[in-house]
Amino acid sequence: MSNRWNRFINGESVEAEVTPSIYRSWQRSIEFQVDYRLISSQDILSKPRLDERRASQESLIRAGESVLPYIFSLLGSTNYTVLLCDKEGYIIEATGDTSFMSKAQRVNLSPGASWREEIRGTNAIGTALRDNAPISVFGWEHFVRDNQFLACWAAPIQTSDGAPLGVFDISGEASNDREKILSIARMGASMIEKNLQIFELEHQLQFYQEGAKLASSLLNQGFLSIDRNGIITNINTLGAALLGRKQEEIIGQLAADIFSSPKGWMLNGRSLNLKIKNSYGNEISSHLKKVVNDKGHSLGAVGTLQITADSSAMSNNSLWIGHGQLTQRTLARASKVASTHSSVLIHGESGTGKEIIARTIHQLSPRREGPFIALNCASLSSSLVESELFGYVEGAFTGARRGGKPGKFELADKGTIFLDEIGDMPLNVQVALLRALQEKEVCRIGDTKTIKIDVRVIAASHKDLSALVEADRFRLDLYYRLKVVTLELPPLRERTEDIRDLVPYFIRKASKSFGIQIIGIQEEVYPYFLAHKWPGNVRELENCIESMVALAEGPILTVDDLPDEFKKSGPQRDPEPLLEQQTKHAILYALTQTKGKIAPAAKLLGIGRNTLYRRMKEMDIQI
Ligand SMILES: Nc1ncnc2c1ncn2[C@@H]1O[C@H](COP(=O)(O)OP(=O)(O)OP(=O)(O)O)[C@@H](O)[C@H]1O
Repeated sequence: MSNRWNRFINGESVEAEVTPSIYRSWQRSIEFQVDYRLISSQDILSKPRLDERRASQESLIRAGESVLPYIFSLLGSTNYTVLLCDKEGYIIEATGDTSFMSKAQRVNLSPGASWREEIRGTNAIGTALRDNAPISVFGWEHFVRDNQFLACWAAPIQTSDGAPLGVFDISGEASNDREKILSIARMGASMIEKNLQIFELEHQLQFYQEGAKLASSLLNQGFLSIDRNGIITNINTLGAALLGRKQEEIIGQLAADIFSSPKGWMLNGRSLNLKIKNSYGNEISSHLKKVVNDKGHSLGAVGTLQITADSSAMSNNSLWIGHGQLTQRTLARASKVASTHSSVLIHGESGTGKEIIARTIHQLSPRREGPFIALNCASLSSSLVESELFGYVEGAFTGARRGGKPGKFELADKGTIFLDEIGDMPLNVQVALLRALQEKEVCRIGDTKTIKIDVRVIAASHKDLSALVEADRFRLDLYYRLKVVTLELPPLRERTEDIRDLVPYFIRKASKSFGIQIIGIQEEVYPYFLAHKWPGNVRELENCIESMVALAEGPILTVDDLPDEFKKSGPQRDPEPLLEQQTKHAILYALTQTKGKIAPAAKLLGIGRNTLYRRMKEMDIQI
């Protein structure tokens, strides 16, 4: 047999007697000037270079990890080595029989060596790579003489497009059954190809999953995804915050356990709505859409999470927020008076909500379908107040609009007129107002005819009207006419319980108007609010929340978001316990009685001098 190789080397023509692929490879080996007498030491990697190469071929090695020992076990006889090579012919992994492997190592058939045809002439690894096809190279078919003790079977490992990625090789002594082993080599290559495809799919899946996570974290909306078994696979930070939970507490849970939806939930329709009440008392709804594969089978669902619009107090009929005792008493009074026709006089500091309670009365009254017209008497000059209230006809005064203008009274017909800062109304206008209230008719400035009006008057002032009456700045008869029912709005500092209702309400209001999703406030912020005196009352609180929402760093307002003045003045401290207070009073009383003399004070208190000194020190009492 080896005669053919000898004859080829000696230049004879043996083409008809040799397998074409082997013959072509022998010819190439000559062209590459491979020396058939030499075991080349070319292209053998040092250990660090081999490690580098192996690191760059990590997936190929991982794909072959289980295949190499499995194929070796199939070979039955121990006289083999199973090799994994990269696409440059470098052996990057080897397993097999140790005694055969050491024989193979003598001809460099071991990790680190490249078996490209260009260096080693015809061989299974190099020729399989060159032809991109499986091949057996048996004994004398090897171009280099010293390799002729080998029998090798190799199959290329290819991408799905057929491009070579490496070679799977089985080598043994040149005395084995050729055909059967070649098919085992092909099987090894194909198993590695399958593993590589699985890895690719895993990477793609991971990419999509991680990509979806990143994309959802960039959304300024709550995002949720559920797989087809109803398990929550992803929720973004905002979504978790909306639910008042941490992401890691939600991911992996059954949607049915988190939301109030039926157990064993499966998405049957194209979409699904889920609902839950979060720890802040908001109803959160999630609108999910089914994700389907190209055959229409459900893969799961994705959707957004948001605060249900009608769960917010804004949609309540009542415009008035606050559960504090004082506030509820005011509201009860307002609802009672709403059903009557009486005039109402509201008194309260600026920003306490006088206009809002006037609107509430209007809304609760039988006039709710009619207009609510507000006029701030303090913001207008004397002449303007009159024309604003009663209107004027064309030519009534210079600058009067063509065609005239109806007054607020006319506009408020069948509804309510709210006269804010009535204490600032000029006396002459007070006379006209009184007449209008008594006669239930108005006369436009410059006109002679009167217009019948059906208007309920609600007036408000932050000034003490009775004091103005005494100072002759407000007419007594008008005062009595207006104060049929009076409502006193306490300042916010006297009804701090309302802060807990107003804050979430203003957060929702500001978030909605700014389009920023702020879903709550840290408990730690409230003591700062409780310590504040709120000179601007509810308006000041609303402005404060607005600015916090506008500048907030995250979806929940924290102490860091507070305006500086709040941080400077600090939170409310727990009040001194009663017993402490009483002891302090007793000590102070005793000291006053004894004109600061310790011994008699201690005697009076029935305690020792040292105890009195100690208690005074503890309580920071100095004399
Ligand atoms: N109880 C409340 N519920 C909801 N919002 C309130 C409440 N009280 C006040 N507000 C809000 O506070 C702000 C000030 O309220 P409002 O204008 O009614 O006060 P006011 O007493 O009429 O003030 P001023 O005397 O300065 O006109 C408004 O934006 C209002 O919406």
